[in-house]
Amino acid sequence: MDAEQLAARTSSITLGSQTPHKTPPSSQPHRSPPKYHHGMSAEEVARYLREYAEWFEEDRKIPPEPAPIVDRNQLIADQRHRRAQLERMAHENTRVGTGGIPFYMTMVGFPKHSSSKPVQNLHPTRMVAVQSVVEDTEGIAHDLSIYNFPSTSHCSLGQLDTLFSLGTILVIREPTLKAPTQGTRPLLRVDSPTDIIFVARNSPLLRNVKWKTGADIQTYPTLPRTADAWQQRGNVYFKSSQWFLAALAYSHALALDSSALALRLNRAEAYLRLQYYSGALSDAQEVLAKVGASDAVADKALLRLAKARYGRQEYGMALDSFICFQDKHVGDSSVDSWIDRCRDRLRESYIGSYDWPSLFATARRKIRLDAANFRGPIQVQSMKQRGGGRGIVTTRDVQTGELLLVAKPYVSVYASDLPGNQYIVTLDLLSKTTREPTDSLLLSRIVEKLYGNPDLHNEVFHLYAGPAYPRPPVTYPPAPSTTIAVDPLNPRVDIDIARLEAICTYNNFCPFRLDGPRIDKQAKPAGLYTFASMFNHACIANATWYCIGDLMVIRAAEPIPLGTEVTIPYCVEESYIDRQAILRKHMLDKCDCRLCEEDRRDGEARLRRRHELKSRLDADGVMSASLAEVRTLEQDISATYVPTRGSLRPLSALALHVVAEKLRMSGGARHMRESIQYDTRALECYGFVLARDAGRSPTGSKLPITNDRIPTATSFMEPADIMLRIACTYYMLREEANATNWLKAALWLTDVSVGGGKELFMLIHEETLVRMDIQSFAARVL
Ligand SMILES: C[S@@+](CC[C@H](N)C(=O)[O-])C[C@H]1O[C@@H](n2cnc3c(N)ncnc32)[C@H](O)[C@@H]1O
Repeated sequence: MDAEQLAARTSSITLGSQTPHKTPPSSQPHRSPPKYHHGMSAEEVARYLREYAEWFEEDRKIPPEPAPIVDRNQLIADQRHRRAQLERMAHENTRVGTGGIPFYMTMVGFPKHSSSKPVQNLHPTRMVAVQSVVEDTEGIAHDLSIYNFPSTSHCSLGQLDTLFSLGTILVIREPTLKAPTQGTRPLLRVDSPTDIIFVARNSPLLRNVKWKTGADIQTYPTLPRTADAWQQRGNVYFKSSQWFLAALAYSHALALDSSALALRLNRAEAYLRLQYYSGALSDAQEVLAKVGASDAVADKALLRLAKARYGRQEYGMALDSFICFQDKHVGDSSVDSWIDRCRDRLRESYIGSYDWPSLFATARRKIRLDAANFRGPIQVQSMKQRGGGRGIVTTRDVQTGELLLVAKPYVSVYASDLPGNQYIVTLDLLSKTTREPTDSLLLSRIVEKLYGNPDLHNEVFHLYAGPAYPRPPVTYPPAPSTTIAVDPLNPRVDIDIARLEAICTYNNFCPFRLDGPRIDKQAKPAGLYTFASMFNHACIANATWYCIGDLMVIRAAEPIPLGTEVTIPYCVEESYIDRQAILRKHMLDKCDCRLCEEDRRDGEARLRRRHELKSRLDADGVMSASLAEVRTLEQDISATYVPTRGSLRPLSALALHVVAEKLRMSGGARHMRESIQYDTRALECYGFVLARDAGRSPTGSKLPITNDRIPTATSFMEPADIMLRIACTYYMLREEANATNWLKAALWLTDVSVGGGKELFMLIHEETLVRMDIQSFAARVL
């Protein structure tokens, strides 16, 4: 970056002398924000957030005033103390505070206001954010919190020391001077890493800048001064897998010698490891443009370019580049597997042909799958009545089970990605709810992806961010933008964090995996799936979705005529009250689907009673209750549905299945037969139609259920389990023909929901089939 660019970039920033604020901040003391306590109930959190929002609005109206000056030495001493505590923890590998895992609270969903400061860094630590003390040219010091900075969410204090070395000069765009939630000192808060520019000490920008406390901070470490020295430092980081630090060091070197091709190649490789594909592609292209196509440097650049294209899901161009490399090196098989992978991805993305059993088996070992996106017969269309103004429609008539979308996440986070040594609670001022611990990491990872792939900005920022932001364009996805170079010293993309937080609130998925635990006790997963975010919600939807590993798969749940809106369920809770709570997190006040309409007609008192009874049904001890007790519970639940209402009663389905299980446990042929009756009623309550009631099923098959649509009041796994249970019971009663028919029903349901035929069916239900001792019977008769 030359002086002119930097000056342009920072034109809004005043460097140099500023009037220090020696006066006391205000004649009137301000009201402190309400206090949050760990362990608050959902209602208490909602109340706390309402109070906080009120306080925030009040606080925002206070006219600007000088921030109080805090004694610089005191700030440093406090920071040293915090740092020592963290070092002790890291050393002892134990916990501070109450004796449990350290707990931090962070808040999202509030507007960020802006001002600007050039600052010098004094001592980094990390809690939720990187925390440091900085001083400006006048020697005025503040605590500084840097949120969402790449590579810092799990890193060690040593790595922070390297990243924000003592004495580092930063230019910070749009820092927020934030009122403290604890104590009295305001702190500078930077939410976007792209608002931080690292300024070299010899930068022309600092030519007229005088630091009141002296140009160098005592103990300021000797940073490399030449491109070679920076490169060597970068190589050390690279060898120890510290990719971001390596890229930063190579960037420092390139700032001193921008024509060094080896440096650019090294940085491209570090970017590939970081999945900064835009940066890698840009560096590789620049090298190739300089060296032509002949030497070893060109070969390396070509390979890096091909891998970057693959990472960007540009499989056709990646394939061309790998083939180009292969043509230059006849007999070299090193890129064969890459070529195969490109061809597999092209097949997947063109015709939606996936090897589902293999993907499922792989996902059990490795959540993040190597697979391409596929878009079926659907497109985005303007829908004025929906929040955000868009939705998905079919582009032709579609059949039950047809593949509509397969999508890799933009970013996803699972419990296993969370650091084990801290617990972060994120409070969302927009939805007035607590978010999952995975949500704050999701935001950081989206920021990091944008940091290294700035050309993907619009893919995220054209998602709906709520009514407080301008309506997004009607068309989606946005046209691909050209590759943008990445320089960590001077990020080129603007990330509006408040808007990104809102986008996450409105578009976040909880991508449950078919291949993983049904309930992850530690934390629910969180994912941003950009194109899938175009689907609107209905509890009783005409499409279903699930994930294999991190791959989201959406299929038609019924025949959908051309031009019809396609909806998916954002949640599948049996209780109206639970569904409402989840939909509120998605910023949806009311759902107009058939199930919600019928539930609302049951009236509030019945809904509340049903909700209470559900907790009894969910309780761990329900299976140890007596048969009589569970029968009563089932009847009580049944009584919460108005008798005139149709058969769709999802909580009754659960209750009937519990009674069926209890009957089977008590043994005897009579109870076994009765259990089958209970389970078939349960299926009806989920929305299945028994073939015997429908006359012949439409296709004339022998299935005991009709097969024109998949009921979506619940995930297909619950009814599939019930069908397997019925099959198992018939098998025990030695009625193999009936058992086979119910196994076929479970196979049909699984196949139209998930695809993959018998092979995937046997994998998905392996544990259940083994537990019920019908695995080899199923393998034989299906
Ligand atoms: C993930 S977005 C769905 C796509 C969005 N309609 C758009 O234009 O980008 C979720 C938001 O869409 C709106 N939405 C989803 N389902 C809806 C429904 N059934 N009725 C009205 N608005 C809905 C709500 O504003 C919700 O917060």
